[in-house]
Amino acid sequence: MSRIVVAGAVIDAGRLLLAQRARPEHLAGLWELPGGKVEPGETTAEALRRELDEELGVEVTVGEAIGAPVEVAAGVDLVALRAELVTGTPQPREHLAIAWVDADELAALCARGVVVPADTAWLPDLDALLRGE
Ligand SMILES: Nc1nc2c([nH]c(=O)n2[C@H]2C[C@H](O)[C@@H](COP(=O)(O)OP(=O)(O)OP(=O)(O)O)O2)c(=O)[nH]1
Repeated sequence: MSRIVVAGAVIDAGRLLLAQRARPEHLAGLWELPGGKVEPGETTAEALRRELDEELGVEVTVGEAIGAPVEVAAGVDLVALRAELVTGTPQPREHLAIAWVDADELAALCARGVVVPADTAWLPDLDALLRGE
């Protein structure tokens, strides 16, 4: 059975929330959409709400999927969902840092190779959202 990892595209005022991974070693220092593994019995939306609370201390509402799922490892699919902040200011509890980036800054980070490789597949979708199309 395949496992799902869910990641959140939190967008506020034309900027996307990115988080810088602290682990594992091959991903440490790279920027990602924050999220984590969906636990048995959870929906992807429930898992994303739990992960963003645990990792960043924020409450979100979860929206539609962005782009297509990406296989990050054998039998592990990564899914991105839109999310909106309801309460709280994101704090990096498990990440090295967080950043709010606009469309140009996101493209520049992808071009520099400092975004988690799987997430770069969503660049066109995220770019369109950030530019309000
Ligand atoms: N959260 C997240 N994980 C990603 C992204 N891109 C990507 O390849 N991954 C990979 C890294 C990890 O192998 C896996 C998710 O790991 P995680 O560390 O975020 O999940 P978790 O919080 O449930 O982790 P854990 O405490 O169970 O170790 O998916 C992304 O944008 N967000």
